[in-house]
Amino acid sequence: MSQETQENIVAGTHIWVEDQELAFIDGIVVDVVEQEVEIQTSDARTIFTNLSKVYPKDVEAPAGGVDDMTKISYLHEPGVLHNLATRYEINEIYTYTGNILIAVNPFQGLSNLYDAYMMEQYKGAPFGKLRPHVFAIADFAYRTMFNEKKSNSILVSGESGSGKTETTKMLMRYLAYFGGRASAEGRTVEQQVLEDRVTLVVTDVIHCAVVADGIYVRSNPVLEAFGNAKTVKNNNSSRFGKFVEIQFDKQGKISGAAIRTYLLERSRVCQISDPERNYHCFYLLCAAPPEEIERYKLGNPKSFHYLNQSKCYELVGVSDANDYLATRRAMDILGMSKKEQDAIFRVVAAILHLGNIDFAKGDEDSSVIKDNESKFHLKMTAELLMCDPHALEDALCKRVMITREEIIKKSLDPLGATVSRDVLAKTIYSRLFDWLVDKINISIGQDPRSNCLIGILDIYGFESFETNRQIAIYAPHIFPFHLLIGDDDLKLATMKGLARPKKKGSAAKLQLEKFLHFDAHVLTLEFKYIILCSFEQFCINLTNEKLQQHFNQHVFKMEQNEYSKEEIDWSYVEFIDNQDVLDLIEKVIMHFIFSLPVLRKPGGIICSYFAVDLLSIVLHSPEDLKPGGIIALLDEACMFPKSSHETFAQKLYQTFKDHKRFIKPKLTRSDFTIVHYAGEVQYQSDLFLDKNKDYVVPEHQNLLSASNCSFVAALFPLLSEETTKSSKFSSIGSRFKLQLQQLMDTLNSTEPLYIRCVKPNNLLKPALFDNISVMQQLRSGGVLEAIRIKCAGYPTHKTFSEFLDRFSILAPEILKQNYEEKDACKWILEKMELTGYQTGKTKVFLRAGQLAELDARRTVVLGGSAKIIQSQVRTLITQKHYNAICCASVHIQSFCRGELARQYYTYLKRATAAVKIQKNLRRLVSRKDYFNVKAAAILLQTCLRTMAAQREFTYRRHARAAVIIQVTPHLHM
Ligand SMILES: Nc1ncnc2c1ncn2[C@@H]1O[C@H](COP(=O)(O)OP(=O)(O)OP(=O)(O)O)[C@@H](O)[C@H]1O
Repeated sequence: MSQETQENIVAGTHIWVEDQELAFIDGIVVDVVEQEVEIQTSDARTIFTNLSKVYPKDVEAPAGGVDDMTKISYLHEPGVLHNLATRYEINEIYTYTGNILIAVNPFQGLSNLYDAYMMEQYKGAPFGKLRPHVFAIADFAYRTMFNEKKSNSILVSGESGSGKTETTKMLMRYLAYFGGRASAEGRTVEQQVLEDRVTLVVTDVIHCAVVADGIYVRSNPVLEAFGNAKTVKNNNSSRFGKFVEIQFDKQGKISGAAIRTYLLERSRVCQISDPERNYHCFYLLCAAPPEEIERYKLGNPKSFHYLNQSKCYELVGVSDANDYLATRRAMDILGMSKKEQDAIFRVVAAILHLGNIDFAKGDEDSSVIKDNESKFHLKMTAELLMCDPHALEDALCKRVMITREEIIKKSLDPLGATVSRDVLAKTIYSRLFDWLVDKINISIGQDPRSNCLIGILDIYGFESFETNRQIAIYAPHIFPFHLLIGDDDLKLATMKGLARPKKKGSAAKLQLEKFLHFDAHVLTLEFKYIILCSFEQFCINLTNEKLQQHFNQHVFKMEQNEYSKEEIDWSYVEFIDNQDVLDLIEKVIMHFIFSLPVLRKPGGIICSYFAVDLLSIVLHSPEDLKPGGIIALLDEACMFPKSSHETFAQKLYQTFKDHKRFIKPKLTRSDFTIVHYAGEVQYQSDLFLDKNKDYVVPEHQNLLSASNCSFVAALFPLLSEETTKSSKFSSIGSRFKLQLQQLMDTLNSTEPLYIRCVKPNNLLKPALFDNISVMQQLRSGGVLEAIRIKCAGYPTHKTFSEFLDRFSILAPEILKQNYEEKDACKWILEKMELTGYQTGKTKVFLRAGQLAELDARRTVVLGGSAKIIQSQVRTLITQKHYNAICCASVHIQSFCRGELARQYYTYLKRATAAVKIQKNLRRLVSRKDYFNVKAAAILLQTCLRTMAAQREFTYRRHARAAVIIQVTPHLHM
């Protein structure tokens, strides 16, 4: 990130910050103290990081992303990544970066995306008018080719499984749709045959590629059957690179085609790992009709060593038997006679039998055919290849050494014989593949009158094999423990401690990244897992470096075109390229060539590619006299019998010790690291020398050129004495370099268009977007490099109206006056005192960091306005709050008062009740007392009255008695 941009990151800025898991996460800056930034991330974490890891975020970016990356305001890695992810979420898999198309593999059939209606939509539509699409690229190429009579090439690249082949097919389908002839156009039978062949090769007439729900039906059967295989990354992975040239006549109709193939993966023929498969053709043949199986003495794929190293024999949704018939039909269309077809499959069957020949130890260091079963397979191989079985046995088990005195036959030990067997299998297969490609080219024919072509390059992307992986280790207390890693290359690794594991035939480096968890039986660790690259990856990466240079130059040119179109001065925009890596790899050894005396003699031992290099040598400076690149040193090492990979590596260390793109890794004696444009890659030089030697073992050559089968003999033509002498040594590296140069020459003579395919996840599942992996691919695919180039010039291009929409706030006065848009933009830029920007005819071009600067100023203005708005809003809010509080307090008070009154009322009510109760109680008591008293009084009265009455009565009685007495005494007397 530029210094200027960094300076504009202040508290409150919305940013992207680097994150270990998501690559980048968005957040807001809380504080900046010198280079230290405090950030509140969107997942509510507070992190502290360095300013260099922080990137401004465009908060005004449209929610659904933009269809062209160049429209992104902040053109940096997180901006690009976020845009792609946002679009992928809504199934927008295509995005432009200028006229580069980025295609993210959807891993699901998207309805109607590729139908005829869609093709009609894109026909003739101006580029960029419709949504980004692969048809738009095809249409652009077709129209440029037709209208401007310019050849075009479309370069499709990406890692395995990213969708290159599917994209290529869609391109070709579009071109065939508009470049094919209608049947009414009156074609001769020959024309028709030719067109059918072209269509078969360039499209998928025989079998449509049905890409839905994981069901995949192979197309273009011949090339796919022999050059494709199931890998962990892709069920139908092309194991070769290809460049298809489609030629057009004056009417814009397809008149011919040609295919060039690159670097077929030879090692797959003899070595596969679970759960991958060998080339499809082997399984197709094993699923052939019974009479053919019987003829070739084949059977279940499980019985063949070359197939049973992996437990995967069948592909889901694919019928090998049907594909075998489709391949046969395609071969018919391509004009391969029945005899040729029979010979092809005979050779395929012979390879399977060859792989089953095992060797046992014979006398001394010799080897013999192991058992009867192996003898049967030897006999079958010889029968199918139509050669002498004894000669075959000798060719496998013996080597002829020619010394000055005599010719000696040296026996090979069983291991040597097995290697010899595998070398033979690989050679036969690669020759067969080349034959098929030649045959296809001959049968479709090229149009010598065509001067316009569209070339489509479908080539493997940059390879580095570095992944993070979680590994569960069972019974971790047993050291050294075994790690079973289900990966394509590394099958079983024994790890001592946590150091580097060893594995037969391949190497890997495991670096402990994280300790995840541990329970009684399982230790789960996360490793950075690097498989050291070998010669094949070296060649692939060289291709990518070359293409990257081409790409960079193109992007740079496109930028320049844009600048020129807008009539702005771009003379000081510098272009930095990767020539230094290319020099490191492929520079010619000058002193070496001149030291070869035979070179000066025509027909001497110098190989043709040296001669080509020599032709192109022009001595400019002492720089040119420096030693050659890695390929040249490798060739040199291959030519000296005493060289080993270690001496080769030492030579590299010595020669490139000061080269900034070359590193000698620690703790290794033969590995080396190249700092590629896409990152560092560590190569293991162990097999470099063997793999670089492009030579057929003479015994194998003699055996097969003497075959009674003309087809097999033709695969191994006898070399003339002259050629034999001059080709004593031939190198794959240099031959490939030459092939690559021819490809680059073709590409340089055409207008390039780029499609970068991106694999969104390694699980091959839809709707999953793995930021880290995509980021790596964008880096490897040069998309970020393109951005870097843009940043070196004017990374921000904004139309005047866009610019004014965004920045007129910086000079509100312009809104009141009647300025031209361009002048208004200039006014703003001058007012902001920026320098180095340019205004073109329709756009403003800003240097790196200037947009951030303007945004920062805009943020200040917006901040001032925001403060006023905030204060007003705060006042309003406070007022509202106050009113609410008042209202609430009145409410509360009245409520409280009410409550108190209610309580008092209750109290009073209770008091009154109490009084009433008391009164009643008292009354009750008094009444009771009263009645008691009354009763007592009455009782008393009664008693008293009774007593009185009694007394009265007594008195009266007494009185009466007295009376009586008184009356009576005189009576008695
Ligand atoms: N546009 C697409 N729509 C739907 N599915 C797709 C599309 N492109 C690719 N795929 C899916 O991804 C798989 C891999 O694609 P493809 O074979 O084209 O990859 P590749 O980059 O050519 O791989 P390799 O380099 O291994 O050959 C396909 O089999 C298909 O399932």
